[in-house]
Amino acid sequence: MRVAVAGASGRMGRMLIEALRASDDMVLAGALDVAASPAIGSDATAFLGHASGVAITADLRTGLENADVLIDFTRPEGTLAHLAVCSELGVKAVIGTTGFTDAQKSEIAACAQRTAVVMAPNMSVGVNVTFKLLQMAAKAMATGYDIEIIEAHHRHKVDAPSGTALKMGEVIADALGRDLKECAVYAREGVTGERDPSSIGFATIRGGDIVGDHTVLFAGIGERIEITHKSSSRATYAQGSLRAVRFLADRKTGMFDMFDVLGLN
Ligand SMILES: NC(=O)C1=CN([C@@H]2O[C@H](COP(=O)(O)OP(=O)(O)OC[C@H]3O[C@@H](n4cnc5c(N)ncnc54)[C@H](OP(=O)(O)O)[C@@H]3O)[C@@H](O)[C@H]2O)C=CC1
Ligand SMILES: O=C(O)C1=N[C@H](C(=O)O)C[C@H](O)C1
Repeated sequence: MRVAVAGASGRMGRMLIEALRASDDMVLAGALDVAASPAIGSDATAFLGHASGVAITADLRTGLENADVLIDFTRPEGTLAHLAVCSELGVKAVIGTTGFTDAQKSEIAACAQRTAVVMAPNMSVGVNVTFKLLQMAAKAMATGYDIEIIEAHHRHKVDAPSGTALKMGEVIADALGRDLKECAVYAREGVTGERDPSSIGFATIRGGDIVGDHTVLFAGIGERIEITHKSSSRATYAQGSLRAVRFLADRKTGMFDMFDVLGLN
């Protein structure tokens, strides 16, 4: 399959380009970045020490003209602009970007009526299996356990809590029949009063080069369970994204996630 990468000079963009080069069923067919990026005009695989013949461009149509699928790990406003052109050209999309508002998610769902989209806040197999473990744990510990989600990421991350932490909160809230919007507590400071037992708390750590750690704490009286996932390399997100591209091969329209890709539904 012919794949374009948006955010080509970003942390995930480079990881994806490297993974595409190593794959035997996909080729890099386009590379996009913001107009102000110093990478514009350079060869997309120059950082790997060889030339692919694919130049990084800010022109969406040029970047997408030879592609079957776009993989996009950028920023919400960039993803929406890219997806609008994808849906017009019939290019499918794998979206890893996080930090979307509800209105932006609705825009993406509307585009998915015209082209096929896989979107997930975390493409790793391990995190998606962790979501399933959390569903089970939440149901088994529905009362008597306080639920707190703790995530840690590198100093460059711009959104908080992480998309993965929010999804963990949604998975748990759904399993408990709660609405995350009503029970999430994102910050505590000063005299907060006692903990509301129905709340789901979030704590965010940012520092150094942490790739991505997530822990869900179920704290009861006399015991506590911690379910933790730690990423030690972004390669796992890139490999998951390539699995999503393969999943899209015979889909024309529709909105999918990594549960669909991995058969976890
Ligand atoms: N779903 C998953 O499995 C994962 C998701 N992510 C998410 O992917 C996203 C990117 O992460 P990461 O690679 O670390 O970030 P980086 O900042 O390293 O890369 C982002 C890339 O997108 C470009 N960019 C920035 N703003 C725009 C825009 N408005 N339009 C188009 N392109 C833009 C950046 O260009 P420039 O640098 O020139 O600004 C850069 O090339 C984040 O939302 C992150 O949370 C990350 C890892 C895994
Ligand atoms: O920005 C990152 O780095 C990551 N973002 C995703 C998120 O917000 O959950 C996935 C992963 O944790 C790395």
